Amino acid sequence: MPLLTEVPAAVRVEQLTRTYDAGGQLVHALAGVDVSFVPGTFTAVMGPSGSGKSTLLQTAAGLDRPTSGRVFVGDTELSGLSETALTRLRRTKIGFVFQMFNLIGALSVEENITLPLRLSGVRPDRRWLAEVVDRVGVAELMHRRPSELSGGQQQRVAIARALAIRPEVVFADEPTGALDSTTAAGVLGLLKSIVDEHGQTIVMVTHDPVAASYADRVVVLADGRIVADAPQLGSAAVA
Ligand SMILES: Nc1ncnc2c1ncn2[C@@H]1O[C@H](COP(=O)(O)OP(=O)(O)OP(=O)(O)O)[C@@H](O)[C@H]1O
Repeated sequence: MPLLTEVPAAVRVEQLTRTYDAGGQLVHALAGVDVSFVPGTFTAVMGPSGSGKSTLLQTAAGLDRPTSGRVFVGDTELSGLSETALTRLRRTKIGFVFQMFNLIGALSVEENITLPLRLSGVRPDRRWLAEVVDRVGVAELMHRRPSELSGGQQQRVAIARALAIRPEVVFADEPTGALDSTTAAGVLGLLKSIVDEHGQTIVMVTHDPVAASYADRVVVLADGRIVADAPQLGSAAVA
């Protein structure tokens, strides 16, 4: 048996389809996608607008149910889960980073970072939190509100929030889309180092070839199918 099949995937999707009914017209956003993401890897998902990138992320993350096919996070298959169990799995195993940061303005940085732990009723691992906060470079900002931070600082807080639960996987949807190129390079370097140093698994949707160059694998979608899937040797250096 080939060695690769023996490495349990952090996330795996099989024959995934997602069809939307857009005013009576069926849109096949995903038309049969098979892909797995091995632990400790950084994958960029690219492709033209409308090719299904966000739909893949949403279904793989259990935010949206596929029309058919299967999604595994670790060894848990999502289709068998109730909404409550799915929510619990998302809160304990999946980190999210969004283009617009999605921090809660009324909460401090510290409260934003620990919110997923409080929502899932998990006692914070203070040592891990301190390590994350330090690694992400927001230790000096813990008592500020998001509105008092730059875009790059806000995205670092969002990354710390995603990592706080020690997720199986972090899904990032255009995480540098709202940042200037210098700030984006810092955030991408941070994501890459988290993969390299902590063995985190990251799947990042991006339009930007420069952002994709930080990943160690690029999966390309077109019309809801994978049309290319290649490793990148010597991906961009840590910023
Ligand atoms: N809720 C929805 N209802 C109907 N059609 C949808 C819905 N969400 C997505 N689609 C359609 O599914 C297809 C794939 O959309 P998706 O957002 O996954 O693409 P994308 O590659 O992420 O695009 P972009 O790069 O523009 O964000 C598109 O044709 C889109 O119009």
